[in-house]
Amino acid sequence: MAQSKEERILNFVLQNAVRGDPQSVVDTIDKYCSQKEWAMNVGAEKGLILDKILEETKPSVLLELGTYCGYSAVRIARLLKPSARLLTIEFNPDFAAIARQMIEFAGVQDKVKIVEGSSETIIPQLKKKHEVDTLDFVFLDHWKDRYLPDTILLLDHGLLRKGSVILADNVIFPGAPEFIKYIRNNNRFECTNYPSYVEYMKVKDAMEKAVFVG
Ligand SMILES: O=C(NC/C=C/[C@H]1OC[C@H](O)[C@@H]1O)c1cc([N+](=O)[O-])cc(O)c1O
Ligand SMILES: [Mg+2]
Repeated sequence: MAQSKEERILNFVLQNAVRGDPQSVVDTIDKYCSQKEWAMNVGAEKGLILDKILEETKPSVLLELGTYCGYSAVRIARLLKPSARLLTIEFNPDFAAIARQMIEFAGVQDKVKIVEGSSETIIPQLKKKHEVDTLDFVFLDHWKDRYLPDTILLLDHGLLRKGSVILADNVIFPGAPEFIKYIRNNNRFECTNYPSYVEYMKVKDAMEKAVFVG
């Protein structure tokens, strides 16, 4: 069977990155995807914005929607304190399998749990099935038309507390207009826009940070 692009990315990492070194895994994926095959990782430029917001927030309980190959899960986990935990939800079983291997190679498997399935199904289970009380940090990077319904699910299930940070990728390209309209007009969130570029491209993009005021 022909290899998928995601398998090629994983194999390039297994052959070129340093096992147990998350920074080398992140750098190796960026090298492959900027020089050989484009892929929808958050990338190095938007990754630096993600890093900065994580360092400011110092979260203990994190949720990511849209694991893909595990690039941002590794990038996030490399900055977390030892007791912090990242739950990452991935709908596509093939991507989840790739991400699991990527996360284990990077050596961050103790901090990251991949939950396979749809965010719509899993978010309502977080408290009872995944021992979550509230979330300190949420990274939205999955289907763009799911950003808004899933944010509402987080609210409805009491998963946000005063100060919870939601960071959304791609609010310019591909764009998440309904999410942006809602979150900027909801006085329970304080929003900040971070202009940047689509990963590995010269196309404008941005990330949006929304802090829940409780
Ligand atoms: O569709 C995008 N992301 C959707 C991701 C979907 C993921 O979540 C569910 C699906 O199984 C996949 O793993 C996207 C697209 C572009 N793009 O330039 O087209 C750039 C990005 O950063 C993106 O996150
Ligand atoms: Mg993205």
